[in-house]
Amino acid sequence: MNPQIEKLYRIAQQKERRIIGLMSGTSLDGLDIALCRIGNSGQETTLFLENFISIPYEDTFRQYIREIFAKRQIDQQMLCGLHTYIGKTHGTFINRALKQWNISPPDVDLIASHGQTVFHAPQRLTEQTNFPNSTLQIGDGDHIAQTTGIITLSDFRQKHVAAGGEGAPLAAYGDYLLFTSETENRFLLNIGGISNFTFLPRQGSSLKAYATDLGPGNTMMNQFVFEQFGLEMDENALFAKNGTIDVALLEALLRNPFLDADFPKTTGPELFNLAYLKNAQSVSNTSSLAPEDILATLNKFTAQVIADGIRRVSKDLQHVHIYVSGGGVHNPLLMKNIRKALPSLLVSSFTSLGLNPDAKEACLFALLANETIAGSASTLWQIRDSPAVSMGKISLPY
Ligand SMILES: Nc1ncnc2c1ncn2[C@@H]1O[C@H](COP(=O)(O)OP(=O)(O)OP(=O)(O)O)[C@@H](O)[C@H]1O
Ligand SMILES: CC(=O)N[C@H]1[C@@H]2OC[C@@H](O2)[C@@H](O)[C@@H]1O[C@H](C)C(=O)O
Repeated sequence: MNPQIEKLYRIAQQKERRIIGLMSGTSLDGLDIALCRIGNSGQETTLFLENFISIPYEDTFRQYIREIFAKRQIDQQMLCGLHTYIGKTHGTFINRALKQWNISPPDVDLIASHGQTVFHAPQRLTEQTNFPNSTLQIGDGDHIAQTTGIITLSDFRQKHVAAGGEGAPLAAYGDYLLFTSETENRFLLNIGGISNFTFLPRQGSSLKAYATDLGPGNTMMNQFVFEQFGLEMDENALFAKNGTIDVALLEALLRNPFLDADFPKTTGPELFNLAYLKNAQSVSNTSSLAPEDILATLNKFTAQVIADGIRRVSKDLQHVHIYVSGGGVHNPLLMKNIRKALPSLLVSSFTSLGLNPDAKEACLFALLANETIAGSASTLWQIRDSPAVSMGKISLPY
């Protein structure tokens, strides 16, 4: 038997595995590396976050990704090269993190790598029914395995698509196993580039858990401040706070069939981008608004999409608690706008559930790898409208 397969077989039989989860989101800020100890599998899963670091990308790295990110026309040589380059870079970042934590690679069982999403194309966005749902994450797992010497699982979204899903959101599987409550109906709201929630009905409820994207998170605000000021974000909402919401623009932004479509659904910056904003400005005759007013309106738009989505599900429920993670939690005006739109609901930081919110998504990919190696896809059937499949391709290091 191939000794690596034998090793994998041993790892699958351990009571506990040490798994590194990697996440590199749509905000292109850096690579999140979470070293997890994951015990058992399925309903008995336990997860302890041993170490976490977020390694920021250099400007050149970010610029490379921006050249192909969510774009329909790109330089194919760039795409091809970045697939390798990102894999190698992520492998090097892991080696750096392990050195810093004083942990040697053979003491880690597995790596679970999300990769970098460069295009997300469910049929609902492309309207091309002759192609199936599709989504593309790059940063090849073989390069990570080769660079670190650790067995790597990657490219998790493809199996979900192959089994009929849209390839996202995948967080529901881990959220369900780790955070379902006996007493409250939970919304685990994540405000990254795109906003999404996992709805976790309390145990014993006749409702089923599921996750859905809502619409923009930080992506449109980020793209706009980058275009106007060359900045990565409207830090602490400093621009938006000095602006006034334009009601006509807000109404135009809110008019899109995706926002009215039923849950679950997925989207990306392929839809929520500067062209979306420019179109809304054009139909509402607001093309000459000051940047501060546009940011105040985009902030309110983002909050309203999130609040409308949560209200749609929570209106018939009692004992509802929203836990927020993702970078949007640090935007004070966005959080104020969300709270104002949902006055009767309890809103807390995800921190109160005992896991670092910045590490959450990386941990959930570690959990998916654990399920593939040591669990059984059948434990995932409880998620509504999402296929119960084991996910991730396996790269052996030697
Ligand atoms: N102090 C702050 N003020 C305003 N916005 C902030 C602040 N800190 C973080 N953010 C926002 O959070 C973003 C980063 O969020 P996060 O890391 O959750 O995104 P991501 O993981 O790339 O997204 P996704 O998982 O949706 O792809 C930043 O780009 C910025 O827009
Ligand atoms: C295609 C893709 O990368 N989607 C991401 C993105 O970022 C947030 C939202 O859009 C979510 O659908 C998903 O990530 C999370 C981790 C998920 O799959 O649950």
